[in-house]
Amino acid sequence: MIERVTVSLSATPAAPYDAIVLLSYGGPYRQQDVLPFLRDVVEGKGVPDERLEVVGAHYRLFGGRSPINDENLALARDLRRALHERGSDVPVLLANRHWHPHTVDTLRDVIAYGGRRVLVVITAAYLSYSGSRQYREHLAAVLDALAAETGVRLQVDVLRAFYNDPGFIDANEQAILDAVAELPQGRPVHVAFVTHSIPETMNDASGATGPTYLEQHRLIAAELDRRLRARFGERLSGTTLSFCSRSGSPRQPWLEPDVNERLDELASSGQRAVVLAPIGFIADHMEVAFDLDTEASAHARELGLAVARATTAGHRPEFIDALAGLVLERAAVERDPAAPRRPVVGDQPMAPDVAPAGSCRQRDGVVTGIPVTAGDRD
Ligand SMILES: CC1=C(CCC(=O)O)c2cc3nc(cc4[nH]c(cc5[nH]c(cc1n2)c(C)c5CCC(=O)O)c(CCC(=O)O)c4C)C(CCC(=O)O)=C3C
Ligand SMILES: [Fe+2]
Repeated sequence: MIERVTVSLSATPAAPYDAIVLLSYGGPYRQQDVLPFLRDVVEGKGVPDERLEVVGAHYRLFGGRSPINDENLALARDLRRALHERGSDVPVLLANRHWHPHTVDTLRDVIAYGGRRVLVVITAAYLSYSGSRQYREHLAAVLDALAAETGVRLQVDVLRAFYNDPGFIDANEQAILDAVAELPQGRPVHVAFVTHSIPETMNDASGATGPTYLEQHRLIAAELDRRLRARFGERLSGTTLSFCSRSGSPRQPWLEPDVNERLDELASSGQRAVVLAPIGFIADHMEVAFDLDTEASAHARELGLAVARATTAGHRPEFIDALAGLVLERAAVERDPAAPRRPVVGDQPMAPDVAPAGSCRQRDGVVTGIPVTAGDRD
């Protein structure tokens, strides 16, 4: 008698993927790591160590330890749990562009354990060269190196950007509501949305095939503004978008204003209470720990502003659920292109699963000439 085996699709909802890899930036664990980490970040650009120590000072202030690694490990654990609740036992691993665990080591382990097909989740919600193509260039180089080393070429897909996913926006909304509750009652509150600044040329190039990095943020800011107004009415004195972590030459224009300039402006126009809402970051990176919690918060207090910082989306269950949903959506779409899609918020399209040709090139659309991950069209 032939035994009939019924394979329940729900038992393997992450199929065809053997592993999910969170791909992040990386950051130092201790003082001895700071300089080698920064050398890796600026590799080939001829930046002297003295210059690196200026940025390094931010890390040194925290004992040489960036919060990014602990945050990403927690995110991996939470995502793994959320996938497990949905019937998947697919492993969730961590890989970094610039520090341990390096992508090459994580993916070598995937190969050693027999994995052949991987979904990479870049830990950035918005699309630009820095948050998308640069990670994909990095992946392509690692896959080439591993193919040469092991004879195995992993098949890697990259999860679409999710800034306009309802769960990401809900998580930021809830985080802001909690932060408002920390401020003195009775004062009108201004909500300052904050994201990472990038050069204007990079912003322009990010719009080659869809909304620019700035337009993506404006959509989220407008949506959150609408929700907060409905919730707080008069107590919300307003919302604005500002930027942090500008670097590079002062002659090169970057997205402005800096969050500290914004605080000056708010204080001089009579504001008394502000929420710093890091909508640009999915976890507490050094930018959040230093630029917001250290520098901007101190500046706000100097100006006489009461200040509360909203948590990043990665700390909220609404976002973890969404991330698990996004992973399983992509898996389902790989099995059946007609599989249902999650909704998006607002009038910008869902970011494509496969990056279109010419997307997110670094400067004014100029071809960088660096190949990207297999599966992308260029
Ligand atoms: C848009 C964006 C994200 C968000 C998307 C994403 O998450 O990837 C991001 C993340 C991060 N950036 C980080 C660190 C650094 N970024 C640098 C330099 C730069 N970032 C840029 C942009 C972005 N960066 C840009 C346009 C530059 C100029 C040079 C260049 O064009 O490449 C430098 C060099 C020194 C300096 O110039 O300050 C460092 C050390 C860390 C780790 C933090 C930690 O350890 O917790 C994280 C998460
Ligand atoms: Fe950066």
